Amino acid sequence: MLRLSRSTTSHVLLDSDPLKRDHSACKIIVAMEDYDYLFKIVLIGNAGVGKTCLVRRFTQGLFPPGQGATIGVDFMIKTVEIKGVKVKLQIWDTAGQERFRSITQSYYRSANALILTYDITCEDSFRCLPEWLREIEQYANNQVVTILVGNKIDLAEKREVHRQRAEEFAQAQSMLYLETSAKESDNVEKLFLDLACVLIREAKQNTLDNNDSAPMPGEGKNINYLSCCNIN
Ligand SMILES: Nc1nc2c(ncn2[C@@H]2O[C@H](COP(=O)(O)OP(=O)(O)OP(=O)(O)O)[C@@H](O)[C@H]2O)c(=O)[nH]1
Repeated sequence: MLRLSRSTTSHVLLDSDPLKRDHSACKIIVAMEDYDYLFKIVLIGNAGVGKTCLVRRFTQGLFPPGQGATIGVDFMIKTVEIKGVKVKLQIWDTAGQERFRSITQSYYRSANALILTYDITCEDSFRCLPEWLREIEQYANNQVVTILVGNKIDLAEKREVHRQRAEEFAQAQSMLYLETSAKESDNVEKLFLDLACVLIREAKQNTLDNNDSAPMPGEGKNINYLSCCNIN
């Protein structure tokens, strides 16, 4: 069952959103105390691909200039309401630098979802994806939902990884593929809200299944499709 208990930590940086933007049936809630579900989402991927900027854009509506490299892990919280279901998203931003790998790996296990991020203007960050998938296989729990994200689409003229190639890679790994720009805010809300929808659906399904069909180790759940706000 994906429903988790309320957690407290001194590292909570934010539980509000200045945007208050409608997202069809999805709505951002400000400073809400109560929630129906708490999901842990962990961002992983090479250093410099824009993980921190994606988190800051979604949680604060900001694209921070001169963003320094993440040291270890950081997290932010944002609560959203989707079709009357209140969802608290605990978003963990991990350092992409190799030297923090042993720290960040320990955060995979309890993740409900992983956002595997690369930079569309950096071939190297795409070439490292199989290595990240091996990490997921080894350290994540077997119920985790994984989505591949190609960030920095505002830098179209510098693109090194063609969309079709990335889509084919994602499809071969049974992952959904989404391209974003943290800078221009393209698809950032969609990424997190759609993910929340999938996690609610999975949680409801798990409750119904009563864990009868729990996948075997190494058979993590990837998102084959997203149907935002299509939950029952
Ligand atoms: N043009 C553009 N630049 C971006 C975008 N997202 C992030 N950046 C830039 O890319 C650089 C790295 O961004 P971060 O968010 O710190 O990258 P990260 O993946 O968190 O890096 P680590 O913390 O080292 O793992 C910064 O200079 C950002 O300003 C984007 O969507 N478009």
